[in-house]
Formats: sequence, C-alpha cells, structure tokens
Amino acid sequence: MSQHFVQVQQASKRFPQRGQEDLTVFENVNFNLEKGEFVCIIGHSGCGKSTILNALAGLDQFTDGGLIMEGHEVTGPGLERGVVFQNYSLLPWLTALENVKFGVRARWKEWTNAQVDEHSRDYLSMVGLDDVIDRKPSQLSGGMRQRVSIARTFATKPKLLLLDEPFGALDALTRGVIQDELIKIWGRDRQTVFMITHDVDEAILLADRILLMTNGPEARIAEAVEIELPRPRSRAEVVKHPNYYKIRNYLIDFLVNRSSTLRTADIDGRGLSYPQSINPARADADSSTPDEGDPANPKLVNFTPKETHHG
Ligand SMILES: Nc1ncnc2c1ncn2[C@@H]1O[C@H](COP(=O)(O)OP(=O)(O)OP(=O)(O)O)[C@@H](O)[C@H]1O
Repeated sequence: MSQHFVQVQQASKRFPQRGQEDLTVFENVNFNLEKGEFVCIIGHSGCGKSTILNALAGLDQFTDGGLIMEGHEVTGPGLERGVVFQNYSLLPWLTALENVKFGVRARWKEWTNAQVDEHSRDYLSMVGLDDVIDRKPSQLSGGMRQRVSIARTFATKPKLLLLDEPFGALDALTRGVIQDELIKIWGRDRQTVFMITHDVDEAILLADRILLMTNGPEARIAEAVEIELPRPRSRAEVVKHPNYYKIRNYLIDFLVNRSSTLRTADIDGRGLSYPQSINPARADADSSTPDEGDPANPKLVNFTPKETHHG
C-alpha cells in the first residue's frame, strides 16, 4: 500500500478531436505528495496543470492512471479536498461572513451557530478582512474576494488544498499581501497544498517542492525541484538568501530553454518515470550564476504562458 499521502501513477489525459487523432495532453505523469507538503507546479500554458488539479479535486478524471489519497482511490469530489480557483467562486447573494459560514456549516454539521460564527470570523480575520465581513462580493475588491475564497476553503480544513492560480488576476501588491497571508494560514494548519502558478518567485516563496512540466502535447513532469530555504519565509528574507538566485535561475532556465526540448525521448525508457529530484542549491556552477539586477529588489518574474500547439 502507498506510503505517500497522495500518489499519482502513470496518469495520462487524452481528448478526442473531431476527424483527427486524440490529443494527448500529458502522459506517464507520476508524482507523490507528502502530508503537510506545499507543492507548486509550473509549466507552459496548455501542458495540463489544471487538468491534473481537477483530477486531484475529483472534478475530472485521468484517461489512464491511478490517483490514490491516503490509500483510497479518488473517484469524485470530497470534503477532504478543497479548491480555490482564480475566479473566486463566491455566492453573490451572501456576505463575506455568510460565504465562509456556509462552508463551515456544511463541514461540521454538529456545530452550534456560535461555533460556526466564531470559527468563520477567525479565518476572515487571518486574511485581514475583519472590517468588511458584512459586505457582499459585489462590494469587495478582487483581492478581497480572493481572500474570502481562501478563508472559506482553509476554514473547512480540507486535508488537501488545491489552488489553481489563485492570485493570477491580482495586481502585484495585492498578490504580495495575500501570499503573506497564505504563508501565515498554512503555517498554522500545515495542510497539504498543491498549487498552480506561473510566477516563479511566488513558487519559490511558498513551495517545499516545485514540479516542472515539459510542454504539451505529451507533456510530462520532468523534474521536482527542492526549495531549500528556511521557514517561516518572507519575501524580504527569501530574496537575500544565498540559494535564492540558484533556484530562480534554474527554474527560469527550465522554462525558457528546456521545457520544450526535454521531450519524450529524453525521459522515455525509464518505465515508471518519477520526476528527477533536483536541488539547485547544491548544484554546481551553471545554474547558480546570479542574473543581473538588485538582489534586494528583484525583477518580478511572472512567467508569461506560451501557447503550445496541438495540431
Ligand atoms: N474538454 C476539453 N476538450 C478538449 N481539449 C481540452 C479540454 N479541456 C482541456 N483541453 C485541452 O487540454 C490542454 C490542457 O489544458 P489545461 O487547462 O489543463 O492546461 P494548463 O496547463 O492548466 O494551461 P493554463 O496554464 O493555460 O491554465 C489544453 O490544450 C486544452 O486546450
């Protein structure tokens, strides 16, 4: 039986295409998540990240392959898994507090109203929303709405949190503030998190490991990069750490140069190919040359997705 909290084995996803061969988005995808781990996944647009996340959520299924969580096959959605999407799916007719309470009440049906209320306020407070809990989503900014979504999902304490580019629609400043809140809230509960992001710096700040996907079609998870930086992390401290540029340059090199060339041929033949584990902080020279710029104030790298072709 699996020793891992989540185990994905030989997963593939194919979509039928009218009059053409099926589109194989990814194949032979293998990875594990350990309990309490924060894992980010990065790859070019269209390689299948959301499809993998949706399968973990039980909202979609792999065409082939296994998905096991705590020894049980995942076959549909469940309360032990919570999802935050980019477009904060709040109930528009409920206030921020009511939105959070809605999830909490569904999770702990035996709780009194006072318990539900206190718990929900606690999580809204953690994301800095004490003053606006009685506002409806339409009266909140995009950043505030996303904070409500995060509070709502974390408040139900799912064992596995699935975050699909949760900050993708936010400006850089708001994003920074909410990243800090996410670190705080995760630091308290230490749930297992699987998060999609296009932002290399965000991934370094948050993750214990970053899974790197090659380009689709027929994408793979080629490497798992260990982020050896002390916790608790803050952006100010992380960018000053001697390992920071080694990790960052390694990731950017993968995305810019290797994600398109490291294809099936390179990783085939290994049978059940788990991603190669990489620790750029311990690697030599090549990937460790700092890029130009002020280390205390690095350029914000928001990795711009590249369309891939499926023709
Ligand atoms: N229902 C569907 N039918 C056909 N093709 C689909 C369907 N859903 C997704 N795809 C295709 O599968 C591929 C993977 O989509 P997915 O959204 O998982 O990629 P992604 O890596 O999350 O991309 P992005 O970073 O742009 O969000 C894309 O090429 C998409 O067009």
